[in-house]
Amino acid sequence: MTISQDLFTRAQASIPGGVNSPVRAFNGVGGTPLFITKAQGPYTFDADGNKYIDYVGSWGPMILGHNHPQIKQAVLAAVENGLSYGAPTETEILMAEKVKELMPSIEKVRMVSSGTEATMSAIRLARGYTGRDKILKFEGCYHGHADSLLVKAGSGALTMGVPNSPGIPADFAKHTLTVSFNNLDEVKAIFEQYKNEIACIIVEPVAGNMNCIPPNAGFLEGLRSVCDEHDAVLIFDEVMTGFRVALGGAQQYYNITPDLTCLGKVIGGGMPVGAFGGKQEIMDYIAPVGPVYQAGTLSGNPIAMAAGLKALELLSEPELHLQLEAKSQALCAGLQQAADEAGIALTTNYAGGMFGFFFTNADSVNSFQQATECDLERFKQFFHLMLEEGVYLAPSAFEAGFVSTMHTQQDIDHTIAAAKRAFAKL
Ligand SMILES: Cc1ncc(COP(=O)(O)O)c(C=O)c1O
Ligand SMILES: N[C@H](C=O)CCC(=O)O
Repeated sequence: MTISQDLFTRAQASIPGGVNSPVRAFNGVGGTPLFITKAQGPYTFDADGNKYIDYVGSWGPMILGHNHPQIKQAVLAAVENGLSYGAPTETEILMAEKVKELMPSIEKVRMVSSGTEATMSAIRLARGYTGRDKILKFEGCYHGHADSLLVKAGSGALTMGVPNSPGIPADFAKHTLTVSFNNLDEVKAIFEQYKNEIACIIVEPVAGNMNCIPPNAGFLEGLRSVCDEHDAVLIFDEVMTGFRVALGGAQQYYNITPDLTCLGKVIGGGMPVGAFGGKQEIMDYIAPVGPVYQAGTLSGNPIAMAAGLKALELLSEPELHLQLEAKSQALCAGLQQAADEAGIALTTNYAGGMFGFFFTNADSVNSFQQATECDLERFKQFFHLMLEEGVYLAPSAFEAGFVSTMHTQQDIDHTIAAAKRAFAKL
């Protein structure tokens, strides 16, 4: 028995499923989750002493690689002054100013402690601002686990087969409308059907929770127009894409201005953080200025702000995001070529520092339906073969992969060589 297997058995006795977030349990691929003891640069190390090239990156925030020395230093310096005050600090202002500078659509921003809190609060704000109850999301998009948003959700919910979770009253879920990602006709039709009833559209501008699916040309522009036409709020959930797809997020990459933006893990540099922000007129509906209540004891936590602020400073280096995208491109091109040579049907997608690959005969994958029709058995086999090769991919076919600035050409070459050997065994 490996140490990870032993720890997993122990964990299951006192933690539901042995994990504190379902997708970590390897339900999507079978087998035992790795218990991690440390992570450095592009690598993670498990309890059995194995080293892996890591493309999970703590599910996205580790754009600069694990345990970046300057972020670590910022955290250590902040710790000297206490762990939490529950009162305002100057670092929160610096963080807000930095976020506004990098994402000009954000005129005011409120810090929270997770991506879930950010999307939940943004939805409440959109409802309060418009006075409407219904919201529109896309099948397979995941926006955290708030009740309104766990409807036809992606990520772990899709992997576990519970995209509509029990525990959410039907009377509540009926206010969440869903249509297909990348299908503008369905969006227009549902706005006609529910005239003056829809408060907002919330969208992952690059879907990263049903594998990686970039928006079709014109899709995000279309969402902007529909929201303008119907006085609805356009919310970009950039928890995954923010500061990763481009420094200014997907909104910069695709040049679309949302009304509200949700941010997450990246602005904590690995600490538990989220934020939502946008047009001042809408944000001023939030308490204490406005009537929509939203709060958090640990919001703006000084350690998390110090880590996040340093991360955003480091991410602001010129050319960094072009280099990140070049790594995604090189990885996808290498995987594609290796699969073609082995006669394995594979398609890849990438946007900035996020990527995905699909075992399918389709030339391209741009819908939830296509993503769910891919060969999941093949994915599982490939995942485990890559793990044996020392490459740690997301343990689900419905998650994006992430590169970091610390992944070297050698790491990418190693990954492609490992994939060649794995494809030969499929
Ligand atoms: C796009 C998106 N939105 C929201 C969330 C929720 O964030 P958190 O897990 O920090 O609550 C996630 C990830 O979990 C995500 O990928
Ligand atoms: N896809 C999720 C976040 O982006 C995975 C993280 C989790 O739910 O634990």
